[in-house]
Amino acid sequence: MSMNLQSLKYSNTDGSNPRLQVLDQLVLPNEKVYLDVPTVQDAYTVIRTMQIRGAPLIAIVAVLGLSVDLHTCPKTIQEYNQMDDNDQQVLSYIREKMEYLKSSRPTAVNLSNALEELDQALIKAMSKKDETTTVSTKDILKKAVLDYSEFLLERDVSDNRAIGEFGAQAILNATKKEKVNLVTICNTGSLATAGYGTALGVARSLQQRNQLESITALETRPYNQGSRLTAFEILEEQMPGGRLICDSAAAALMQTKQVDACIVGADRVCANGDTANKIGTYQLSIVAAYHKVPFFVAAPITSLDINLESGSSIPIEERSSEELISTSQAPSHMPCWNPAFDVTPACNISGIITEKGVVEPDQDGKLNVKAFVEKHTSISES
Ligand SMILES: CSC[C@@H](O)[C@@H](O)C(=O)COP(=O)(O)O
Repeated sequence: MSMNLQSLKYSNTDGSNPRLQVLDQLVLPNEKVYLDVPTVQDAYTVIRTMQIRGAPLIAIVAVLGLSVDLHTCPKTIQEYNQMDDNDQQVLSYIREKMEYLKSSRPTAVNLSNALEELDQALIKAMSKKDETTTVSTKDILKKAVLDYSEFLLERDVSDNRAIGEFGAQAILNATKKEKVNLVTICNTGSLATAGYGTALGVARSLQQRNQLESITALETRPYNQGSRLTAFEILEEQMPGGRLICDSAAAALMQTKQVDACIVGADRVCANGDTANKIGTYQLSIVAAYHKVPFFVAAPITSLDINLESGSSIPIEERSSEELISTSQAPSHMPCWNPAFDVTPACNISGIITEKGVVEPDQDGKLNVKAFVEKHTSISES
């Protein structure tokens, strides 16, 4: 199976010369254009304008962008070199750039989780510095940013492969079928990650087992991540029974029994299992519940936010009226409400598929995401 669709290109020729290019998703599928991301400002812009998007990819591009900026941007290098080699001053300089990146898009928690993890890596690197070393704090922290960014890039693909395997099995168990018909929303494939994908990765794993009968993509208005990106990936990967429907055809699809399971991604999953994902996901979950079609969420553990008890506290990004108008035939001055995400309540979710296994409803029907995360993070820390 080809993995031609590279959401980004990253190289690091001599170990301290990182270079980042991202595929401009706004001009897909008509053009394949890679954009250079030489600074933190550029990383912020490609995320904010949705030239790149998808929860895992947003985090990866932000962190790689920070590393590139520190190592190769002339203005940053000059400022950095002029600073005293004072631990707190150097840390604050990097943290300021991290805060700026964090403000690019609010809903997906992967970005703030990655920045938090990076912050801990920086503190750890500084604490290891001993009195006799000749290496400066500046060099230590720069290297720590680079190491963490490369680790994040690699971890994403291996986590997605594991999600694919757990997800394929969970769907086969739930549907009790040899071959399944799936429906999905938004884009959760190679283009939303460093490779392979989350929800679309599950479809990919079923395809590899020859257990995918068909996959239907919702168009995903207003940004059309389904028709522009998922449709493109489905064709590129020659997924069986690949087709597109408009968002409002989802109920009819289930009423006419053309689908066995829904598989969607996530931007943030709360402690109780409530899940923020692309606008329209909640609606799809209601239709699935009505038709008793299993509804699965696939997401890496970095999309789980156990600090938020329930979905009502998830910040939902609202985008401009202009974005909705320019992708429709509405009069140019029409006022709009354009939320980019909605929250699917845990009660509509059959399971949350992660790289460490599946969070399934307990005997009271509750999704205990908090206990799952605590169990798996304590194992990986010990
Ligand atoms: C693996 S991507 C999971 C989600 O981030 C995805 O489904 C989604 O909602 C993306 O929204 P987007 O606004 O395109 O960044």
